[in-house]
Amino acid sequence: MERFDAIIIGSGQAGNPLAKRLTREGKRVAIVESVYIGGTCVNYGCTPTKTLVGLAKNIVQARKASDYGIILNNDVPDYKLINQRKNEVVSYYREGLENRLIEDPNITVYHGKGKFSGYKEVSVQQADLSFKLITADWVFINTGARPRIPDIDGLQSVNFLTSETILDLEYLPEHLIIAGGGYVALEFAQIFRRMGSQVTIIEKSARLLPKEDEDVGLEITRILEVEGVQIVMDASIKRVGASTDGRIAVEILSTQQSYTLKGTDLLVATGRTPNTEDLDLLKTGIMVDGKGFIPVNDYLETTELGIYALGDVKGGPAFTHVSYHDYIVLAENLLDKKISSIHNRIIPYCVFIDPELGRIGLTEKEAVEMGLDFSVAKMNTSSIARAVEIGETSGFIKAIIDNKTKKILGVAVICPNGGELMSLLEVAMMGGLTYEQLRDTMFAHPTYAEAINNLFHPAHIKPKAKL
Ligand SMILES: Cc1cc2nc3c(=O)[nH]c(=O)nc-3n(C[C@H](O)[C@H](O)[C@H](O)COP(=O)(O)OP(=O)(O)OC[C@H]3O[C@@H](n4cnc5c(N)ncnc54)[C@H](O)[C@@H]3O)c2cc1C
Ligand SMILES: NC(=O)c1ccc[n+]([C@@H]2O[C@H](COP(=O)([O-])OP(=O)(O)OC[C@H]3O[C@@H](n4cnc5c(N)ncnc54)[C@H](O)[C@@H]3O)[C@@H](O)[C@H]2O)c1
Repeated sequence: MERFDAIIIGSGQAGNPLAKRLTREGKRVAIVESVYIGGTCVNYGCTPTKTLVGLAKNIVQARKASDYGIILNNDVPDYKLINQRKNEVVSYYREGLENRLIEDPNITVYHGKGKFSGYKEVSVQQADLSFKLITADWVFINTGARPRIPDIDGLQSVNFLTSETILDLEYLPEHLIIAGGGYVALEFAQIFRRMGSQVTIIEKSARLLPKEDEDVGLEITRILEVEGVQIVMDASIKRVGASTDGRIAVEILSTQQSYTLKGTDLLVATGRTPNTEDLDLLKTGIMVDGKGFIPVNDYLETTELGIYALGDVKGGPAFTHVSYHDYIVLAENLLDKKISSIHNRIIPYCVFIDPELGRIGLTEKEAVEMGLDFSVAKMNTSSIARAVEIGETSGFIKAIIDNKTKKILGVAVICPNGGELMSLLEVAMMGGLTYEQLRDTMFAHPTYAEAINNLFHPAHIKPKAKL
């Protein structure tokens, strides 16, 4: 059995930087990866989808140019070229990462599925079906998650797509039905609608993004509907089957009404399930929770000393930056002799539809539920000079302000570059700036950032009565 200082199972968003950091400290590291170096983010997640978001935006802009005399002789994109560009970007990142790992003499990459064969012992099934046994003082589980396939009658009888297989399509779906109305669904819905597909979202909740404030969910619904995405909410899928005309028939029960919708393709985007069942965790004593996630404490320690879980496999929030931050926490604790924890991390996130939703901190609903004394500053994107000049005015910016401290408690930004504007306010929150300081800060004109001056103008602030 070969001994390392650390074994990382899964080449995810925490494991790769952790490996590099460990070798800088003189440690010998084994990375075990069953599919592609770079994990979900690089291969099936952020990188390909945000490339497609960018390409879909280019298409919209090209069509818009016809308003100003640039006449296209064809507004249907060549999907093969789109795929090619997406694959190039994915390869660029995957290969870059792979090379950086392989070049490091203290990192050994094992391509194969890893599972525990004992406490801190990992067995890797290699391409020739032989097993390699390795052991280390530290074992990091960074195996992520995969699309969750719901138990819907007839689903397995059709050729449905997931967020992974949809990336391999070599044609543009004529009518894409999407089961689920979360992050994956919204981003793909707009991408394919902009490319020319008819798109229908079927979401079981009464509105999109139910954890967000109602005005946020409604505005996102409106934005997508204006582009022609059909959205069916409060709907459950009763059955799925192949229709005689070669289409996929989806039987829906929505607000007591039952009907069948037919599409050419079905994307299942109903959440994610952790990659834990193949790990043989019982060999270590680790028990998963009811949904298969690995429970960890605030220091990312599992119940077994020296075995840690990072990223999505520990139960989210499932974002690349959260996984990357898990690496920071572990590196500080294990290598820098600091005490760092994931407790009370304020987690920013974005939904990359266009315009973007950028979010951080408390929602208005949460502030009410917590009985806080707060005000809401809210301003439409159509009041931002830059947005008017660019011609993209959907959305709004909203901030929750603590009435006593005048500091920002939370932000929702739906506007072009909404993620960047949210990040600016995130930094203001970190620095404890008051809304008055932000209102009076000089920002360059005409940037989106300048909207912050106006947002915190008294005309846009409404105090909320404490419950
Ligand atoms: C379509 C889509 C779009 C997304 N867009 C964004 C976005 O814009 N921004 C954002 O922040 N997040 C986004 N996410 C979420 C983000 O991709 C994940 O949160 C992130 O990749 C999680 O990283 P991780 O470190 O948990 O591991 P992952 O990146 O999931 O990697 C885990 C790795 O472990 C490997 N593995 C699993 N089991 C084993 C085993 N037994 N042995 C060896 N290897 C194994 C897997 O093959 C995989 O390579 C998106 C997700 C999807 C699906
Ligand atoms: N921009 C980003 O950062 C980004 C993008 C994509 C994914 N992600 C991450 O990946 C995670 C998974 O994304 P996701 O969209 O698959 O999951 P999700 O949990 O965000 O959304 C799933 C949606 O499907 C609905 N649903 C569940 N079962 C259903 C059914 N049978 N019929 C109809 N609707 C059903 C749920 O009510 C929910 O709204 C996200 O939560 C997010 O953390 C992030």
